[in-house]
Amino acid sequence: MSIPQQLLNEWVPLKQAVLARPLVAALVPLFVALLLKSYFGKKKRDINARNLPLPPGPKRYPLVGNLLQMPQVYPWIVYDKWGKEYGDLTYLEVMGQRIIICNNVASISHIFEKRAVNTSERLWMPIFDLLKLDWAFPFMNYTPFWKLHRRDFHQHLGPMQIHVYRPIIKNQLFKHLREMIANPDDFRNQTRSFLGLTIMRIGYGINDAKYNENLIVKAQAVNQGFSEASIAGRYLVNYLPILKLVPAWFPGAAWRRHLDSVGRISQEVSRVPFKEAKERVQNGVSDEHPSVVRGLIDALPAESDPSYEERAIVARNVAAIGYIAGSDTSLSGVYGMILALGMHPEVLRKAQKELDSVVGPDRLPVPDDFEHCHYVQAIIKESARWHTVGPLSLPHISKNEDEYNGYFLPAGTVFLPNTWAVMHDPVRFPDPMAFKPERYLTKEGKFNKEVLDPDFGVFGYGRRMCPGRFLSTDIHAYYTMLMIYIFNIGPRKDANGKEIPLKYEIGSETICTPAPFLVDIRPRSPKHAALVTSSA
Ligand code: HEM
Repeated sequence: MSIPQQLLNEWVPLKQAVLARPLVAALVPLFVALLLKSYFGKKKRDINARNLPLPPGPKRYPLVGNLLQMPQVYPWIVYDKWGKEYGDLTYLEVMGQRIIICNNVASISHIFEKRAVNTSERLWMPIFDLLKLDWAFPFMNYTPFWKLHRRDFHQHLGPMQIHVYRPIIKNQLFKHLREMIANPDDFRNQTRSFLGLTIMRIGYGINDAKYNENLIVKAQAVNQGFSEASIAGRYLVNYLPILKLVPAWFPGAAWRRHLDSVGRISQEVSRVPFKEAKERVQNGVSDEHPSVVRGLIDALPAESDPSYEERAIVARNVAAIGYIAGSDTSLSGVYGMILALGMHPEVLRKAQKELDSVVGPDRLPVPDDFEHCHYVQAIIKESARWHTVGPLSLPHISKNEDEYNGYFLPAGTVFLPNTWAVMHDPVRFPDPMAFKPERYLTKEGKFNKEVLDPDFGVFGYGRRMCPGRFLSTDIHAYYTMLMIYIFNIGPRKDANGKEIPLKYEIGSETICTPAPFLVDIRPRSPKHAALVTSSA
């Protein structure tokens, strides 16, 4: 193929211009040499630092490393395969970024739990600057400022605090159950709205569905922006941070305009409802029920206190994070469980039998019944394992170099726990794709201590472990008991009365949701429905 004359004409003067400047001419090869040296030199230094090799992994290519082998869909399955080939740890490099996948309980426990002080940093993607996510503490580094967020979160959403929000949970749950009885075909939207409204009410103390829905739409846009941003290869700016400087008006910069608009919403959701809550406090308006924001504002020092400004920013950030971090994760967990129950009528019947014997026929289950329902508890464990909401959790980054099992772990490495692989390890969980709550119980119906509790990994690890797990578990337990006690759940039927089989399919996102499915959810009997409709 010959090069068009026009291009040659343009190229020749350019080449001459470059080569005519001796300084530039000298710098170009120097720059290339430095780049190569930093790439290969780093590798050499790493191995020499402790005289240990890096963990094994697929073959790396100069400069791009493993970029071309990185799986775009279901990465956890490919990583699991690599894990079987390379062992506990798999080492990858993408454009100079080191990544280590931890494939089993031993390496995850060691690196994420035992060495948590070293591996609790986060990966800040350049796109987060544009999305204005600097207020969201899940993405903050392991600093004293992050610790203030965890402390405030724990004080208002820790295990000792959850009972305060039970009236809100109950109120929203019963609204949801009544809607389900009235319009069972709208299960997906109703569930989304139930969880969203519950978390928003707990966060900001406002029992006004319109106010909360408006906030939910905005928070949803931020979640969507984050989900897209974390898809490898979706935004070039993550690999070339200099692109952050491209102005919004620049031709072809529609991506920038989109990110800017999400960034504006992100700032709004993190600031406006907090400001409004502060105004309510100042105006002496009392909220209908306790909330995280009210607790945080009440705990703030006087405005004259030197720590006030920082504490107020932390309070604002903590109040806003619940919906962003907790809604899609909780929703995905609930969808996974309902799908599993719809696919396994025998499991549902057994759980109904257990609840019938604990609760009896004349009342609905209450949170205190949960501890007596081992089979229902086992269903929750099994659905968290079977449908792993965060198959690769969130990445942790190491601050300093370290070693494990004779391998060198460089500083600044991204550590990814393959939670999916642990939860689907056929040795720990024989027939791992099958849904079997029995696996956690002994013949006598007690918990079998020899089986790994999925709580080991489904909420993440070490110091970054999900702090919302207490709220999430509380809502999930009550919801599950009521759903199982009141409803029959199964596949829908087509126009000819033939069952439409239910299938489990999931996406490839950081937070994985089962692909949309249709279930038939109906009260077990008019008496069961009446227990809901007649309750306050
Ligand atoms: C089924 C429900 C949920 C699941 C499966 C889940 C899972 C996770 C996972 C895997 C992480 C990453 C942990 C790590 O980096 O090791 C995480 C972090 C987090 N979760 Fe959850 N979560 C759930 C519900 C919630 C709820 C309801 C809230 C808030 C009310 C919440 C708030 C957070 C926060 C703030 C973080 C970031 C912690 C940090 O970086 O310090 N989560 N969650």
